[in-house]
Amino acid sequence: MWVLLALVGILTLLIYYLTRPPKNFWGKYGVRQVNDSVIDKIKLLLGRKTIMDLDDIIYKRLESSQEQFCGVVELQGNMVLIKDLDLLKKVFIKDFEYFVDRRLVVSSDSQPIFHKFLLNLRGDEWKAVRSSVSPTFTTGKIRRMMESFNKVSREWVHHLKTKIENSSDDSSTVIKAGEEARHFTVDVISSTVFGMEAKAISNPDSLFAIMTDRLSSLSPLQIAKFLMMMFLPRVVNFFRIKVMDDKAITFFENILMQGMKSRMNGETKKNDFLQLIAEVRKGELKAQDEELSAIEKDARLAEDVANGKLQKKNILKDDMMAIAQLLQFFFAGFSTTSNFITFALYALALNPDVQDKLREELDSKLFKDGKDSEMDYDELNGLVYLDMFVCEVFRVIPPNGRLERLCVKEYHDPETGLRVPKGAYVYTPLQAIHNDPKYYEHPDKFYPEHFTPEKKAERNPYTYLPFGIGPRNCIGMRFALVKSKAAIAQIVHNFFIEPTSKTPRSIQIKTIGIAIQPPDNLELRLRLRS
Ligand code: HEM
Repeated sequence: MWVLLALVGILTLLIYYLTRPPKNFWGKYGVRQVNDSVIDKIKLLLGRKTIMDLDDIIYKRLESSQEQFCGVVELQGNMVLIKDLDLLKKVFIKDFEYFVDRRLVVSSDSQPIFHKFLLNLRGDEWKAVRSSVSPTFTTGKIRRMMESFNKVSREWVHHLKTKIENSSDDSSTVIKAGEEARHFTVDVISSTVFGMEAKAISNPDSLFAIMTDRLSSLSPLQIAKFLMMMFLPRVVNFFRIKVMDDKAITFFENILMQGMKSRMNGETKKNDFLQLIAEVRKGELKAQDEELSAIEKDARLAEDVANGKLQKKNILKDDMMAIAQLLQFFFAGFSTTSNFITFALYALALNPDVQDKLREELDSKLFKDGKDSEMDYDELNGLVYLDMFVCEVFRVIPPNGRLERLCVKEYHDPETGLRVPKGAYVYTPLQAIHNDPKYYEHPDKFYPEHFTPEKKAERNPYTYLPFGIGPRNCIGMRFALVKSKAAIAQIVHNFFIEPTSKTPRSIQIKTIGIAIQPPDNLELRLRLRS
């Protein structure tokens, strides 16, 4: 009943959105408003264009008129699209205090744990949690998780080799790339967050894997709930609709609660995030100034921490706040990483020359002298071509197509004339920047040479933003990069990755709002290296 109600509501809103006269909200702030054409809006509704495609169109219009920004009015709110990189840096970093918050990512009053996710927290509460959680993501802490990355990647290779042995063609097998990458990611997250072995690789029907699927499912019903959450949050709260699967949430909450108890009383000690968060709660792991990144310092977060303003109250002492941070690693880190690994395998299958170069580097540097099961953290991170490849996958297919901030107090930049009222959003169109020929010489080509160390050093750093920008950037970046690189290195070292007759020959994507996903049931062939 409520699904029907929601669909009718969404349809009504969409029809309104399509037919309403484009009001000039931004005129009174002296900001030029640019409206999407009705044809483009219809194409968006029919799925023929994505939100990011419409951003590209506006971006190109600004490029030809040499403007740095423009106003946009969307169903979700009044927004400013920022095209100019200096202004982007100013708004997202230097003047961050005006733009501390973002739109709620997953929210429903009947599942209050979501309101405590770092992703969703606002203002001082966000600052306090971010500065408490930051030390758990330092290089030193991630390095200690290398043992888990090695173990799970070895199990993944073993599983894929067994699949080949059992296939009719004894040198290769066809895999569903997305499914395999998901199982790898479930096993890494279960061991590095929960300190448990989910065994999704060897047993996709394990309870942990099933519960993960329930949480990350994108069934039509789930998509309808997400749309309602974005466009009709009041309806969601009025009908007390549970946006995410309640059974799965309770399952993971219980595991985390029990795990936290045994870490707090010292019964168990492991190299995982449960342990690190327990240490923060006990006051054994504090945010040291040198452990905060340069951008956090830019935003004066470090000053607040040093002044003791944020640390006086140990915000993670609250059980629900601590558990929420661990639980959100699923939401923020699960699909992003498994989608990235899927796209990386897809790109390798379509670009055999890139694959050969990468294999050569891995054989000669990481797996030299027959050492092929233990990867060393520093050696893995020191591989130049692997890094170039990873950056190019993120350039071509960033998992999020936009970065957004909510204006929390009226903003005026006298230099550019930009005025933003409280409550409006600013955003930057990632896809358009990542494909701008001013910054990348072959934007339409899969070309890891865009990221040679020399080119990286020369290029403005704000032209590459898959993990966001400024103090509110992705806290899990290092963790995501190391585990993804470990997976890719093992696969390329052990197998040739090939397209099958069903694999689309140019990279296809599926979008849900601004999230970019691989196509369903993407098939690839893995051939054993002799
Ligand atoms: C391929 C992997 C990943 C990508 C591309 C990615 C990308 C992003 C992006 C674009 C943002 C928003 C940044 C901004 O607004 O400036 C973000 C935020 C965030 N990510 Fe990730 N992410 C990835 C993996 C992870 C992992 C593995 C974790 C945790 C273990 C994680 C935790 C978070 C959190 C907590 C935030 C919110 C930070 C805040 O609001 O302070 N992410 N991520």
